[in-house]
Amino acid sequence: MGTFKIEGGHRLQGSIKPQGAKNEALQILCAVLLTPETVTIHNIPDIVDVNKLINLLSNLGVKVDQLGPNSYSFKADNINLNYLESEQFKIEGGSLRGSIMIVGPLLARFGRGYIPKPGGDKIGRRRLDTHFEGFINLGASFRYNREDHFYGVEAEKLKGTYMLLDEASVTGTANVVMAAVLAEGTTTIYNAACEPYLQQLCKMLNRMGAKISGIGSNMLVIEGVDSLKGTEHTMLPDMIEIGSWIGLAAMTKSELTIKGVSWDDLGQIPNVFRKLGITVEQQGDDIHIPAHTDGYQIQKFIDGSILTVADAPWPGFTPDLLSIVLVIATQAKGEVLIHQKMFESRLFFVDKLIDMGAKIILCDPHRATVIGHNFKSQLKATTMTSPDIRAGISLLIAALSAKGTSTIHNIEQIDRGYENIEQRLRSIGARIQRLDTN
Ligand SMILES: CC(=O)N[C@H]1[C@@H](OP(=O)(O)OP(=O)(O)OC[C@H]2O[C@@H](n3ccc(=O)[nH]c3=O)[C@H](O)[C@@H]2O)O[C@H](CO)[C@@H](O)[C@@H]1O
Ligand SMILES: C=C(OP(=O)(O)O)C(=O)O
Repeated sequence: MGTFKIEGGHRLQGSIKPQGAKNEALQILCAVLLTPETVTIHNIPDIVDVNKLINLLSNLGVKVDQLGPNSYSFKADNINLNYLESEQFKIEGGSLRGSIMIVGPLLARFGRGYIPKPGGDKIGRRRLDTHFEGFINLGASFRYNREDHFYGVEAEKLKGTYMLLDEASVTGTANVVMAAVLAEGTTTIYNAACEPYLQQLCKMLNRMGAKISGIGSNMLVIEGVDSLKGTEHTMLPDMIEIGSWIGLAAMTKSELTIKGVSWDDLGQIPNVFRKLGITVEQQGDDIHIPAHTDGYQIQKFIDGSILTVADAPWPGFTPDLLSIVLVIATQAKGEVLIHQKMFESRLFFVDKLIDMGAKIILCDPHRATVIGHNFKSQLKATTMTSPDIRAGISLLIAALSAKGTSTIHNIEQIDRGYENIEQRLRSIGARIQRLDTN
């Protein structure tokens, strides 16, 4: 188990460039299975989950060439489907959430797709019904082995149809889209998720020869084609990382510039931070956060009632930033109710913040009220364990603002999604050290 030692209470300064988007990368990498031609991808984040998926693709027979630090080419012209039956696949496929999205492309191109129960954050029940109901609608037969949690779908030829997804699942929509692009006839997916991750996937698939319309809306119409060709694709900057750096700047009263953020793809994110009283300035395609020397004041609703920040499927506010919003509220002036609607186990990390001196009432598993200190009382350093990726980065931000030296264990959670985190933080003045505990 890896550990960070963090000496908090210091101001940071400088600029930071966000990595490529993790959740986009996981979709885009699975899409290389849809064509025997070469797909070249840039701005791939060098993070544990993405590297695990690249390794899995390679074990499936995809030829992988690293062209630069964050660029790779992939050629899926000789796929080894036997790997799907191996014990190795049960371990590797089950070690991250994103692996679930190999099923759609494999089913569409090779007539069968299998997956063990995928991993990822333990942040609540994370069912896969939307994915498999989608494949069944396209004509696949489905089986599930309850003993070893192994899922399988098979079909000689998928057939386009109309479907209304039971929920706007991000990975579920990506999976069904990747199956439908090679189906016979037209597929309409209503209640589709439409995060920038999915918009990027659909645009890339269209460049490969797919016929998808409605991109960015909750109704995608897909005219099936016989085959897809190679293409080149560049990942957007990671909007969750961008939000993390906005929070870090505010909470440590630091002046930070976040470079190349792709403003048009940030949706609600800048406005939610503004509602917390943080000055988020647009400078070209950068975000500039001035030093909040006098703190930041949470706004109220027009009628004077307490602000609520809640998650919702895109274009709502992403659940992946709520833990960060919660942490920075602990030093704001004012109160906010954080409502995590999607996941029932994502707020329990507030215990650690309460230990550090934060004023938080966990109302129930989905809601927490935060009463900000307005920097009148600094958080106290402590020893903690990161339960999931976003709680991990939130605790790291708390530790950087706290007085004294904190220890965070289980930093593998943070490494799942943040590239080279300690070097990048050190480059803006953070005092953080990775301890090798092996
Ligand atoms: C690899 C990847 O891309 N992971 C992201 C993806 O996970 P993932 O695609 O696994 O998450 P889903 O979108 O399927 O939804 C997650 C959970 O939220 C619930 N749910 C979902 C939609 C909805 O309208 N109502 C609802 O209640 C579902 O019960 C589900 O258990 O999307 C999540 C929701 O943005 C993000 O937190 C994850 O970071
Ligand atoms: C929940 C997340 O990731 P995953 O779906 O990979 O567990 C996340 O990125 O915040």
